[in-house]
Amino acid sequence: MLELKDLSVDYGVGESAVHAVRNVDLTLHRGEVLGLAGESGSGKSTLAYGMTRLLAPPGVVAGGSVLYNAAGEEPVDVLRLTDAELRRFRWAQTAIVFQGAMNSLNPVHRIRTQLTDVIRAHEPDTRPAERLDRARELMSLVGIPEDRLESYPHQLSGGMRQRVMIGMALALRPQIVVMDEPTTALDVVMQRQILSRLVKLRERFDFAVLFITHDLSLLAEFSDRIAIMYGGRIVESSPSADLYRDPLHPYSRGLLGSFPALRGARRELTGIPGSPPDLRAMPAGCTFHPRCPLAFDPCARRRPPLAATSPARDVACWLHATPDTED
Ligand SMILES: Nc1ncnc2c1ncn2[C@@H]1O[C@H](COP(=O)(O)OP(=O)(O)OP(=O)(O)O)[C@@H](O)[C@H]1O
Repeated sequence: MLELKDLSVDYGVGESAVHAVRNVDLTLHRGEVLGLAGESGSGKSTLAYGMTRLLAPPGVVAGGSVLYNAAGEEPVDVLRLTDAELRRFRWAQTAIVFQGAMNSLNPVHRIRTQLTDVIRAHEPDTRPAERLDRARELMSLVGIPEDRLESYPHQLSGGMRQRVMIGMALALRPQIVVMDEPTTALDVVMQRQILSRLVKLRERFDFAVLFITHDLSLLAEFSDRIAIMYGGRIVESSPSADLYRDPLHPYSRGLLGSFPALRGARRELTGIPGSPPDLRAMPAGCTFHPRCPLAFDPCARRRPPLAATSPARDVACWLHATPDTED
């Protein structure tokens, strides 16, 4: 449905540019939940902003394409859409829920007005009664009693406000929903409730979800596939069950060992020594090698390519590739 090809995003230009996203290839299939994980600063949000053209200056897409394949239509490159086309693509085709989105509800308007306004702005031909019906349906989809439509944002709990935002994102039945740490500000129980509701909605409406978080245990439970980012690049991409059972990249292993599992046997938390790389002065070779417990001869010299180890799994690590593969 969405194919990112060789996408690179910088902040600033010239020698002082920060290369926040580097040569990312990533495919989001119809109806799937794809999780994107990585430490703070690995480039996850930049990727989400870059692919939806929401980057604010000094952010610039330095190269690549973002192909959107709507059913029965020619693929279009989102990075080359005109402003009018882009407006239709956002909301109608893609909806985005950002971290702390609940705080962007307008405090002086009732929830009803805010939900119906979204529908009116994009589908001006709908009648008021129809819009109100849709707003009611959205509230029940996200598990909030309909009478709360008459509430103002401050009369709802944080979890409810965040669910209203998810409802708003689904108002125009988008094909793709991008969630950038949408539940981080909420407690763990609320995060799980919202995610399991989203997964059920996805089964009903068949939209695809790109879910961004640094919490791998949440992703392992709710996503079909997981891509791991480090220093602006994807270092592993795998079905979530495989990644959880047998992470191939030492960074994925470290990340998994940094969060308590929500289910299963208790594991000791290990964490990852060191800190994320400085994007302006990346280490040579594999960018993870200075922190990697398994680094060996080629790692400091050559960057491993992201290569398939099986039809569904890709990893960028010399432990799983022959060092004579050209990058
Ligand atoms: N406006 C900016 N100017 C310069 N550098 C920036 C700017 N915004 C972000 N960056 C840098 O780009 C890199 C990627 O940031 P990004 O927010 O995409 O990471 P992230 O993985 O989403 O982190 P988090 O989990 O904390 O949101 C970081 O090193 C950050 O310092």
